[in-house]
Amino acid sequence: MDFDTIAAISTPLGEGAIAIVRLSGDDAVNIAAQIFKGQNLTEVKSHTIHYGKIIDPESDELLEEVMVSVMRAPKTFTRQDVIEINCHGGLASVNRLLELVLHLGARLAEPGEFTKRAFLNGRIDLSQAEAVMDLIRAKTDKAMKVAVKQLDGKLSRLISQLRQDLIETVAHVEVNIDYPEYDDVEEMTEQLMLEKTKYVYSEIERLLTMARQGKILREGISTAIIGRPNVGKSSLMNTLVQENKAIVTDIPGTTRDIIEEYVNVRGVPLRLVDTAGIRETDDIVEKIGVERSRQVLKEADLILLVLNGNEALTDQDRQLFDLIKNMQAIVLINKTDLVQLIDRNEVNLLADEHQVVATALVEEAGIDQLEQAIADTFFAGQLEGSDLSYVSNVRHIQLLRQALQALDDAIHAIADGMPMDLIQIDVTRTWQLLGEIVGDTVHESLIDQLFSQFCLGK
Ligand SMILES: Nc1nc2c(c(=O)[nH]1)N(C=O)[C@@H](CNc1ccc(C(=O)N[C@@H](CCC(=O)O)C(=O)O)cc1)CN2
Ligand SMILES: Nc1nc2c(ncn2[C@@H]2O[C@H](COP(=O)(O)OP(=O)(O)OP(=O)(O)O)[C@@H](O)[C@H]2O)c(=O)[nH]1
Ligand SMILES: [Mg+2]
Repeated sequence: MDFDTIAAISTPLGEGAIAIVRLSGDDAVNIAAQIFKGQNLTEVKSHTIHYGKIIDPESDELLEEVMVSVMRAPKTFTRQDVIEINCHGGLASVNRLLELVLHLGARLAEPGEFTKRAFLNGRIDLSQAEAVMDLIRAKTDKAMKVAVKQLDGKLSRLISQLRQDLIETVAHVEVNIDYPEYDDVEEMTEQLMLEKTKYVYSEIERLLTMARQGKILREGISTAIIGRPNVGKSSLMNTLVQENKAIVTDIPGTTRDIIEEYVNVRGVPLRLVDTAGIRETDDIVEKIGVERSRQVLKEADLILLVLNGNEALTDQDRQLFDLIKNMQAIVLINKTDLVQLIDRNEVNLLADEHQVVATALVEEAGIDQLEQAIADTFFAGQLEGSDLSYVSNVRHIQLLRQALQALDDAIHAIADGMPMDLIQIDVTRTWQLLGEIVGDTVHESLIDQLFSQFCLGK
């Protein structure tokens, strides 16, 4: 494959004390050498870093004081020659430096292009490249761990093994078809086919079961805070997040838009969503907010239903209990610092199997119990010790589902006594679908699309 030399700023723009301009390609070292005053970079040992100055070769102007890393192919991030210029972080000087290397023949890298080269040059497969992106975006500890394992190739190895199993079976069948004169050959091949397809089927099923947990690790447990206006939903959000992210006032209907925050409650990653108080309303803006709240409610993994202990239960409250009937939910009786007018017995009755926790959010009272309830409600600790080779990527999950379907077709076809070459088609299709996960049998446009979602400089 032919590659030009690409360059990009690989650190956040205008922040931080040091910024890195990264180059990759055959010309990387040459370009750097032309602007670097210090050792001759074309002659230094690979994987060394050098102190020096950056000089504009046309004007001889001194631009920067830098450290330059020289990494020669193939043992680099992209498997090509890589240069990293570490300079003082200022936006103006980093931009000037980038302009300079572009002027000398480098091309501005597209988003994700460094990682794409690592993929195209075979250093990592597609699922590992996607893990790089997951790692950049990881918002929770556990999400990070999943990504690191995937980057390390755990999923890749598993998928490769399954594909190997399938292809060997197909090869075996082909040999047998070529030598049909042996006795019992047909029956034996069928038997083998059935065993192998069933085995791969169960492995894929296992991966998919773990995928749900993977999604939770990656995105946090989607947790919706719901309740009538003014009961303290935004106060709850702020208390759990420990920051004043949501606006809290004594005016009912304050929250009109959805506010999202990530928190970690006793090891359980939550994606908290504060919603507009649910009530019948004529205010248009509020109406939109209420509609969205209902939507959030539908998609949530966990509901925190907030009630106001200072008021008697209303029909609205009772309707909300209806909404959460078949969901994971915790009921909060808030404002316990005030006179209690709520009928606790009725709450307990309505709550049914859901836990009920009393809080006074203004005093941060009851938070411990709430956190405990969250930990109890959800597999607290369950995720901790479990295997982290999860599939958490939507694209992978879709492919695994399709693979499962193709295998299901194969298994049925065998049971129906269909001819082997027909069954092979399903098995080969499964092999292909699994190949798309690691990027072996994947269309170029998909590769482009995946990498374009990366950030610049990665
Ligand atoms: N300065 C800097 N820091 C960085 C990166 C980078 O590109 N530059 N990375 C970029 O994302 C990450 C590190 N990832 C990397 C992955 C592989 C190789 C690499 O050179 N692999 C070679 C050689 C391995 C070896 O020496 O054993 C290889 O796999 O062949 C480098 C960085 C995070 N930190
Ligand atoms: N006394 C008392 N007041 C509270 C408590 N929790 C919240 N409040 C007050 O109740 C009012 C409403 O709180 P919010 O958190 O804005 O309520 P909300 O449910 O988000 O309201 P909307 O966004 O309007 O639906 C504010 O004045 C809070 O300070 C509590 O435990 N005790
Ligand atoms: Mg609010």
